[in-house]
Amino acid sequence: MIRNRMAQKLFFVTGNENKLREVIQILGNSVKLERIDVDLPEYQGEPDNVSIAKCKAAAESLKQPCLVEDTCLCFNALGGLPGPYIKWFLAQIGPEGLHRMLQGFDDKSAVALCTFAYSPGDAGAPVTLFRGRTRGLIVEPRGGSGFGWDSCFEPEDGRAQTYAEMSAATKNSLSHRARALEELRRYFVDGTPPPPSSS
Ligand SMILES: O=c1nc[nH]c2c1ncn2[C@H]1C[C@H](O)[C@@H](COP(=O)(O)OP(=O)(O)OP(=O)(O)O)O1
Ligand SMILES: [Mg+2]
Repeated sequence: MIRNRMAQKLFFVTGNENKLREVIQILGNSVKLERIDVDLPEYQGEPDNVSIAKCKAAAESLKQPCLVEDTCLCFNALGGLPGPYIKWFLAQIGPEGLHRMLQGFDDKSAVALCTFAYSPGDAGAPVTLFRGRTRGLIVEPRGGSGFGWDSCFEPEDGRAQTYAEMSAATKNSLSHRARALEELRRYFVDGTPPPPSSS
């Protein structure tokens, strides 16, 4: 078991203040991060590869231990799309439009997927992934808290509330991000490697 992976400063590279707030709420003092706002490219492809490419770009620019996060919203009726492209769909059509996208489908189920990717910062060093998934339904938007597509995502174990109808504490108890951060905390604090691909 490898302990004390936190000897060096760890940079969390994100342009998203809402993500950052949730990461701090969830991790507390267990893993210390320093936020750095570098505008990284939005890559295309499978979620794991998007996160790895994003992390390598961050490591290349910082040359320091760094962490990035990529969030996907995958509609089962659409074979996993919008997936990593959710940012652009959300920007163009909003949560209401995301709900309307599934109008012609009986299957309204979706998976929120969060992938953190860690690089020790050396060129060519392998990237470690920490994944978290929350299953749910795409619904007509409800609720005023949260951010992004929170108002149209109703997690299956969320007492029929959308993320945007929950308190931050409730969202953080079952969210895709919290589940990924549990893997990350186990790695950095307990020395437990993440599973190859959690489902
Ligand atoms: O818990 C969430 N609840 C609702 N919406 C969310 C959540 N987490 C990310 N989102 C949104 C933000 C962005 O529209 C897209 C992911 O895109 P993604 O590239 O990962 O995020 P980003 O570009 O805002 O920040 P970053 O600089 O870390 O890449 O889904
Ligand atoms: Mg991004």
